[in-house]
Amino acid sequence: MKGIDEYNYKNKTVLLRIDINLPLDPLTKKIVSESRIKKSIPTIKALLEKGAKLVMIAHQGDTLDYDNLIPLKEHAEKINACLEKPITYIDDPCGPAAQAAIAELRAGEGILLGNLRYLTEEVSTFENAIKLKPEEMEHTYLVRSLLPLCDYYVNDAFAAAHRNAPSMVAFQRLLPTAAGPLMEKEITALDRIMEHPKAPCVFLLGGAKISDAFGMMRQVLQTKRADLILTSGITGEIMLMAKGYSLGEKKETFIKDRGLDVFLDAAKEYLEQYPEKIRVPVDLAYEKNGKRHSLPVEKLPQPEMFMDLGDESIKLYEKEIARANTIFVNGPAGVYEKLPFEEGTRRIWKAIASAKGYSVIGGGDTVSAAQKYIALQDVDYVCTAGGAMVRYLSGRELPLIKAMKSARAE
Ligand SMILES: Nc1ncnc2c1ncn2[C@@H]1O[C@H](COP(=O)(O)OP(=O)(O)O)[C@@H](O)[C@H]1O
Ligand SMILES: O=C(OP(=O)(O)O)[C@H](O)COP(=O)(O)O
Repeated sequence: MKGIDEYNYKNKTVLLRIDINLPLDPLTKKIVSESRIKKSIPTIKALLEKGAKLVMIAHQGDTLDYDNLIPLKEHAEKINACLEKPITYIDDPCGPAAQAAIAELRAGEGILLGNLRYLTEEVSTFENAIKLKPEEMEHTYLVRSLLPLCDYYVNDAFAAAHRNAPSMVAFQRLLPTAAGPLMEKEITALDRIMEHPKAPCVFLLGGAKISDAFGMMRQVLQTKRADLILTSGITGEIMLMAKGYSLGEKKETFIKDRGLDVFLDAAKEYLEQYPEKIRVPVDLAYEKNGKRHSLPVEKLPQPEMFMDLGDESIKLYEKEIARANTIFVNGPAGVYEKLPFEEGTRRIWKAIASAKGYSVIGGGDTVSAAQKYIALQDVDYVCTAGGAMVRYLSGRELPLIKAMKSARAE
């Protein structure tokens, strides 16, 4: 993959794909965290300083994430708050208004085009149903509209690397292409975990999107990358069920209603094959009369709804984190949004922040929890990606990485 310093962009039109898909307040639809914008700013500044005519494309929300499907106007305002010379927002992803604005750009000027997800060919439902190969995407509206106007393509959207959309994978065959510096950083940080993690290498897998955790667990156990997996959240609860504990009717119904019990077989398999490498909670927390209580797992089942690690489990995990030389975290340890249940996530995140080991965290809620409890600079790398990061660490080939590997040079 070429980096952005390998081309001369002076007076050339550069198409830059960034990922500034952000969490929104459900009522006001205002941006609640702009961390992906902040991470994209160095790339934007670098290309403008190199004299590019910069055309930025990005998405927000989706047909499958309709509550977050909004225009990129506020995103452009947030970008401008970080730049000396403002870029212009064009509320059109690639139609006549976008094309006219591109044609008028001068060296060192930038525009952000409209939300890509207003184009049928960019939404997940289309992507899942139609399944175009990158070479078949030459005929999409986006590529036909933007290709004749652009000289270079830069992709800095690692967080969307698992999306096989034209904006992500089609231009690499058609324009001289570079990987943006953020993408390079994300891959370097994840490779440090994938390739030669310094032992002991500890994975903390919690949260609720446990299909991600289970895919990654198989990979890191099989390839001997993980010396220890500390399970929490629903992942930890499924592990307990796989060991034969009953969590009580309330929690088991919650798990079954969400179809998460399908991971029980995988959990049993991992526990049988790698018993010494997987830690499960020794106690769980519940609330009674507004107070937090911990219940040792030997006392299960109980009717309470468990929503966090218990105090003994937290202490045991804190010790392992302090000993680790490499730490990867995905998924909060409990329902950290509710006060009595933030304890596990808060204390474990604090342990990560003060650990000596190289630490990488990623995932929407994982990073939000980190912002709540610790200073992000105390973590060695905060990945902007969620699904893409987990798939990368699960050893799956990402459409973006495949496209970048066979990208056109000058
Ligand atoms: N024991 C638990 N029971 C139910 N939900 C949980 C539990 N532990 C964590 N969660 C929930 O998991 C969610 C975050 O998980 P996930 O989406 O997998 O993380 P990320 O976005 O970092 O990938 C949070 O909303 C949290 O409340
Ligand atoms: O937010 C993203 O991924 P994530 O939810 O895995 O962090 C990316 O912007 C991809 O967005 P998408 O899941 O709407 O394609």
